[in-house]
Amino acid sequence: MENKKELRNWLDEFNLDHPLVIAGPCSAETEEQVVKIAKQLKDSDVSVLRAGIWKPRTRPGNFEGVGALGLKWMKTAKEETGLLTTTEVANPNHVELALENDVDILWIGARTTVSPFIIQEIADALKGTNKTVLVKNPVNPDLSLWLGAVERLYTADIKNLGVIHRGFSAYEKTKYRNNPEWQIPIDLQNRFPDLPLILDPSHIAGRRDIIFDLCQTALDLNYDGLMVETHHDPDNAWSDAAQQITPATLIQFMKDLKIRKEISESVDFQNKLNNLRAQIDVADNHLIDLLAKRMRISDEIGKVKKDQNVSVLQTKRWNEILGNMVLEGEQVGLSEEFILRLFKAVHQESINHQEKVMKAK
Ligand SMILES: O=C(O)C(=O)C[C@]1(C(=O)O)C=C[C@@H](O)C=C1
Repeated sequence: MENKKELRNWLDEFNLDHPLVIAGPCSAETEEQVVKIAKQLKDSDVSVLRAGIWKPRTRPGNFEGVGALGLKWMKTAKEETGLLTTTEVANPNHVELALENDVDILWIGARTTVSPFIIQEIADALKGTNKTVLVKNPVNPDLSLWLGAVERLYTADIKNLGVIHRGFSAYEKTKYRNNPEWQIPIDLQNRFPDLPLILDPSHIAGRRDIIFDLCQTALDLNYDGLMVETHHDPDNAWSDAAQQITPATLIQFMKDLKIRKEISESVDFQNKLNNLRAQIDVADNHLIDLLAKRMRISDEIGKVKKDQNVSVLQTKRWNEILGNMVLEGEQVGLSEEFILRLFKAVHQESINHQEKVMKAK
């Protein structure tokens, strides 16, 4: 699959002067709830009503969705508000029911994206339709798995495609429910600039107080749309209560968010940017020189260790460096998260260098 302008045709057809907004409850709970939320979202920037019908949960025993009945409620909501509809499908039976109930856009969940078998089954079930399919990132931070699912659908002749960034599971606890790992969707945009990219801030955040910030970051990174979980009474939602916001809050967010353009024709802007970019280039070259110097020292350490048959990994020393660098970084405005990532990468490269020295004949 190659990048093509046509990849964004389905999105362009919306003819919007703002990002595509998909909103609605985490789960369809009752007909009244679905219709009520849809009505509150009508006459706003929202174009598509979302609701989970089948809810794959991490652990059994939680509310697992109302099932096919909810699709009828979405149909009613669509008739009453004119909003398009979207839901998650996780197997061919879901696809069949969604098609029967005139769901406009289908999305594939993070736990499904990881399975090429199920993606193929879903692709087969969609053959011959022109439905738009949005593929959420897989739970694990793996861009090729994500793009593999998209490609599989594309090869099965499903051409109206997009991706949803919902964050990635992490072993270490952070302030997010799912780590954004912005680098992955940035890489994805590099490879497929015309594949519509939508942020799901609700699943990244897991809590409502950082949703606005996530949405703004996405718009700063040229995302094409937002999919936000929205409930008329979030605290009493049957699933994911902590991360849902009211329709009124979302409508206010859409007023407050700054929509960025990718370029500006202003000469003054271009001059300033060029000047600053030249400075960045110089700084980057310094970084490379410094890193190369550090690795040459590491090679020397490797030789000394090899002579004495001492192990490459020195945990005590490594922890000292990490602790010191976090403190140093803090003083010059570098986040702990960044310093940890940077120095873990530097340490790994240093180990690779010493391994090479150790293994050299
Ligand atoms: O201090 C050492 O022993 C090194 O080999 C250097 C270094 C590093 O790159 O900072 C590399 C490996 C060790 O685990 C600790 C630190």
